[in-house]
Amino acid sequence: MNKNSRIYVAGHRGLVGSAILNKLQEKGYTNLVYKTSTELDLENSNQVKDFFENESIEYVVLAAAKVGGIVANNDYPADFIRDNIIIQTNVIDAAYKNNVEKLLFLGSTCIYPKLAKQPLKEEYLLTGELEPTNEPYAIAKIAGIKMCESYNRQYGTNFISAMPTNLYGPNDNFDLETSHVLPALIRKFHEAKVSGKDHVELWGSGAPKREFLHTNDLSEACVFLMENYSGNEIINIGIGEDIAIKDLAVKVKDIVGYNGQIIYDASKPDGTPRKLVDVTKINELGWYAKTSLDEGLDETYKWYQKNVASVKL
Ligand SMILES: NC(=O)C1=CN([C@@H]2O[C@H](COP(=O)(O)OP(=O)(O)OC[C@H]3O[C@@H](n4cnc5c(N)ncnc54)[C@H](OP(=O)(O)O)[C@@H]3O)[C@@H](O)[C@H]2O)C=CC1
Ligand SMILES: C[C@H]1O[C@H](OP(=O)(O)OP(=O)(O)OC[C@H]2O[C@@H](n3cnc4c(=O)[nH]c(N)nc43)[C@H](O)[C@@H]2O)[C@@H](O)[C@@H](O)C1=O
Repeated sequence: MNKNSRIYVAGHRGLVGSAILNKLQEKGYTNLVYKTSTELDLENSNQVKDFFENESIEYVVLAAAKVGGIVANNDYPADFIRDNIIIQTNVIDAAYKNNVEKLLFLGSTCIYPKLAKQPLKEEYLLTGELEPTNEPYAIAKIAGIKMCESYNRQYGTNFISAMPTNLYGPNDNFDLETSHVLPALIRKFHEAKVSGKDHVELWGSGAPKREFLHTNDLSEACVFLMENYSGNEIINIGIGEDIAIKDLAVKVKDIVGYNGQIIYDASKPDGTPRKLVDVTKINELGWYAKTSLDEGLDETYKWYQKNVASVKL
């Protein structure tokens, strides 16, 4: 990839795509292409075909997807499996047919078995049952991985797949119904502080553990892989440490400066008990995460206050 390569970042307004677009710009890549879903609906195969035929795209980062937290995944399984399979099939196939040099497909650590040994090594893919709350989404992601691998084998393409852990940062989704846990905690504690509410209700038991990577690090890892890695093996991206949701909740509560109680709604699902990724492979390639959870949380809360919260503290 050189600084004038024509690179299409799909999903550039999202959490991941916006960070990757910024990182590419920061690193001096100048020939970047991006479209909103209104300008180019990736579920529409004719639009995708025309776009690739007319735009001479050389590199693709596929960060457009149907994404959501545990309850959204559980409540809308058909949308999660359908939208993701359609988007990734349209983009991967058009990339092959239009001789794209390289494509990065983004999976997720939910592709690993629910009760896999920790930390999760890349080789654990397809060795056990998936977590039921996100099985349809995970199956779509596994199909994406296998499409990249199969196109490489049959057509000689250079399509790679990365598996990021749970992510957070600017441009996250802060909608309390559909978001992931970290933006939900920021918003819940912030709003409770502003309104003087005496308690905040969180989901599940608080016992599950999750690993959180800031998108500054994730975007660096993605550009690093586009520049330095080719191969059929999937690559985990993570920080290598995890935290129980109940401990994360205390951290966010402290950063926000909220003094009320935390209660847990046990009618909401816990999901996978733990999904810490093994980052040996990407570390051996030469990439390491830099942002600690404390630093990342602090920065993300500041971003939220400035850009999302209707009432500033
Ligand atoms: N968030 C996380 O914790 C994790 C995310 N990932 C992966 O990273 C990728 C991006 O996720 P994230 O950034 O969080 O998701 P977001 O929901 O923040 O962004 C998704 C983007 O996809 C675009 N998009 C959705 N549908 C279409 C469509 N039909 N046509 C064109 N564009 C579309 C949207 O574009 P627009 O804004 O223009 O509508 C949106 O900007 C996904 O593949 C996800 O699996 C992996 C691990 C963890
Ligand atoms: C990235 C990843 O993200 C999803 O999997 P998840 O990690 O289970 O998702 P989550 O971030 O929504 O929850 C993590 C934990 O946190 C608890 N929790 C507490 N209180 C709130 C709360 O208020 N909101 C949310 N969302 N969760 C809460 C919640 O009960 C769970 O135990 C899938 O989309 C999956 O497909 C995927 O790839």
